[in-house]
Amino acid sequence: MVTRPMTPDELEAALRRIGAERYHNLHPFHRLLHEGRLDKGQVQAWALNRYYYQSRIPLKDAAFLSRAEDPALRREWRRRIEDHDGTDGTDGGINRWLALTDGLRLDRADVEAGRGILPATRFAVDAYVRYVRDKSLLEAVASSLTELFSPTIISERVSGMLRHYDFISEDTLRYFGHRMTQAPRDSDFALDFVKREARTPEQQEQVLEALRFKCDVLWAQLDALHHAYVTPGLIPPGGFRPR
Ligand SMILES: O=C(O)c1cc(C(=O)O)c2c(n1)C(=O)C(=O)c1cc(C(=O)O)[nH]c1-2
Repeated sequence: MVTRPMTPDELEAALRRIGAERYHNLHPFHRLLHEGRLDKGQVQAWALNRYYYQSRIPLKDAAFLSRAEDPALRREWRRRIEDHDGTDGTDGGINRWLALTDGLRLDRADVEAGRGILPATRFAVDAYVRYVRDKSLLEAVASSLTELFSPTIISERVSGMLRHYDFISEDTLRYFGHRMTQAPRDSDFALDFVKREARTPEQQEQVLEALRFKCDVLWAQLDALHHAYVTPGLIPPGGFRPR
């Protein structure tokens, strides 16, 4: 039997089905976070661990750029690094994430050094950086496609956290406001790219597998937080201990 390739729109529909089944908005830890059912220490643990993800995103995008031979593709992709690193050391997503960890009264030097992050945070995030470094450019672009689904979870998160936690303010959540425009711009580009470039059934399966992989990267981080800080509450040696 010869499998025919999917049309670009069929491929998009298959990608969206993966998001609907596996994106981290479905994880129980996110529900607890957004519904105000965590205490401050648990929210601190989330923000601390998530900083490690934020801090590695520019490294994975730099790994991507180092292999992209097309200047137009590099021009598009390098904006992602600027979004996170900023241009003068005062703006940028990493600084905005530090405003959140500052607001939660975490020590900045500890956050920046990754002191107390969970082993699984490190393993999952490092696996993402390696994936983008080692796989094809098509798979690397496809692995960023979780961002197609992030605006919905971000708006749920911001409204839920503002409503439920007195230690959270609009100012400390300002990171997310910027993502609401950056993420759709980035994911529109990535989606057009994979719809155009993934033409054979093999390439299309690689694209779908890349998105499943990335959903696992996000899910594994929340599993680890849930295991350490919710139930059974086993904080690994060296892990952050809320006061
Ligand atoms: O808050 C979220 O739920 C969420 C999800 C994702 C994602 O789906 O990968 C990203 C982000 N935020 C984010 O802030 C971000 O900078 C980001 C970069 C990437 C990527 O794969 O390049 N994903 C995400």
